[in-house]
Amino acid sequence: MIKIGILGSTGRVGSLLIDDLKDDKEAVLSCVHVLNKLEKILPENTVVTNDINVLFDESDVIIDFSIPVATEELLNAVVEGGKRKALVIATTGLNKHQQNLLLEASKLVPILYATNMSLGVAVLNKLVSLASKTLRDFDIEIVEQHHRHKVDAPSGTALTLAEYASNARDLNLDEVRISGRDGQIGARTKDEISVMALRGGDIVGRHTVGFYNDGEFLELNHTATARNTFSKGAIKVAKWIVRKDAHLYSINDALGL
Ligand SMILES: NC(=O)C1=CN([C@@H]2O[C@H](COP(=O)(O)OP(=O)(O)OC[C@H]3O[C@@H](n4cnc5c(N)ncnc54)[C@H](OP(=O)(O)O)[C@@H]3O)[C@@H](O)[C@H]2O)C=CC1
Ligand SMILES: O=C(O)C1=N[C@H](C(=O)O)C[C@H](O)C1
Repeated sequence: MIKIGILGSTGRVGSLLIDDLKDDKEAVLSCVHVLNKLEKILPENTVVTNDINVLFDESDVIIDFSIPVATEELLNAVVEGGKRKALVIATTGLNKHQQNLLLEASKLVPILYATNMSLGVAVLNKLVSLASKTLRDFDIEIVEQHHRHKVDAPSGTALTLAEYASNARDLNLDEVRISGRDGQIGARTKDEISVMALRGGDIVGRHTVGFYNDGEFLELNHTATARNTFSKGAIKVAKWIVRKDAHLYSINDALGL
């Protein structure tokens, strides 16, 4: 049985990972990292810890749905602490330093980083790449919608979609991304790619990438209707990455896309 540890086990997605692993035939929940208090009843023998080192020692692979500072601690345990276990990282909102740390750690252990663990979004990324290239004169506008509790904006998924779009057009996303419009801002420029965030209610996650031209437009939309789409996706890729060599893998690698 593959021993899975969770960072962020008390969170919205982390607690679903605990539920999903209960009936799994190939993997078992071995350890949960708990910062404050865990309300859930755990399977017998699950180790509960607030020490990241114990999380490593008790797991074959760690799934992370937490916050960027916690992800940073996880990655530092690899880079500075000598820990060597496979990682599935789903936490979004990583800063440049944390992204570089991710790259550094992936030279030492296998890491799968995905801003969205759903199959649908993995396919959407590819469709966006195709449409951005083919519809070269169309204006690209990305809108993401999430629940009122989400703390980072825009979503990691929306930023990844924008990267697929800008890469397909040989543009530097940092130079062309627009994150808001207000006032006398002038007409839209040709290459800009806007990424706008909407927050409210209990929306699990909705991403729309629009391609707008004179006379026609195309909108590609993905809607997650259940949060366990992400927990189930993460468990699937955890099983895939556990025996891989050190490298930074994408979800496309795991899904064979
Ligand atoms: N890639 C994907 O498919 C998806 C990614 N996400 C991302 O996953 C992350 C978590 O989302 P969600 O579950 O909704 O968030 P929650 O806020 O519900 O959960 C965050 C978890 O992180 C824990 N945590 C907070 N601070 C620390 C710390 N310093 N050290 C260790 N653990 C800590 C929290 O513990 P406590 O409860 O004690 O505060 C909690 O368990 C977000 O970045 C989100 O964007 C979400 C859905 C899908
Ligand atoms: O915080 C969330 O809820 C989600 N976060 C991820 C993101 O930032 O893209 C993925 C998903 O849309 C849900």
